[in-house]
Amino acid sequence: MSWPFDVPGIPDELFVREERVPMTKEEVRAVVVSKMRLRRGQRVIDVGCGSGSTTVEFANAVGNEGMVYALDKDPKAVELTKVNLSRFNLVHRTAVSLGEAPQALLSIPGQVDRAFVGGSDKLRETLTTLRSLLVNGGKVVVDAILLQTVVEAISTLEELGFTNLEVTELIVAKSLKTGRGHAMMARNPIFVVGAEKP
Ligand SMILES: C[S@@+](CC[C@H](N)C(=O)[O-])C[C@H]1O[C@@H](n2cnc3c(N)ncnc32)[C@H](O)[C@@H]1O
Repeated sequence: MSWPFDVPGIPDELFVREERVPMTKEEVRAVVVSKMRLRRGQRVIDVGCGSGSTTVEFANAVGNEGMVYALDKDPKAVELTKVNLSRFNLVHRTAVSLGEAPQALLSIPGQVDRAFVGGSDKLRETLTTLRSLLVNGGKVVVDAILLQTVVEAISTLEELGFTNLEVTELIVAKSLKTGRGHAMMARNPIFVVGAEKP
């Protein structure tokens, strides 16, 4: 299958899912892809690729000249990411590896234009390594559920000298059909922290 649109926001139900492997949801992915300001031909890192839904969106956006390096410390996540990439015919634009950030990031060749942290239990160290891998003007985006993660992301990015720091809080509610109409069901707020290497 190939996603027929150039815009982000592939429907969640088109991805293969597996129990206990998390996935960044459709509406959050759309904002993440927007904040990444992706262009054709760019090189991107996806830290903690989970089900691979962000890896698929990034690979879709960078085109055949681009490259997405995805990694996760969970072997089930790595396998599932590969399954979803082949489902969308995007394997050739990606390199998916099993490994833990920040150490595993050191095997990525050369510099990258964009980095996304969808999950890292070593956020400070991961952001420090990503800073050295990013080109000047490169962007990093961090997805967070916990307030502590948001605070750690902000303080680390500021200490590392990143600029244009922006935090976006997403509070998404989805409709559910009930007997009498459509009720809105709230989801957990998600924070998207973005910044730029000067
Ligand atoms: C919320 S999920 C990411 C979802 C993913 N963006 C997607 O679209 O499906 C977070 C992932 O980060 C991984 N993770 C957490 N800490 C990590 C680390 N230090 N190195 C590599 N992966 C890590 C977890 O195993 C988990 O699969």
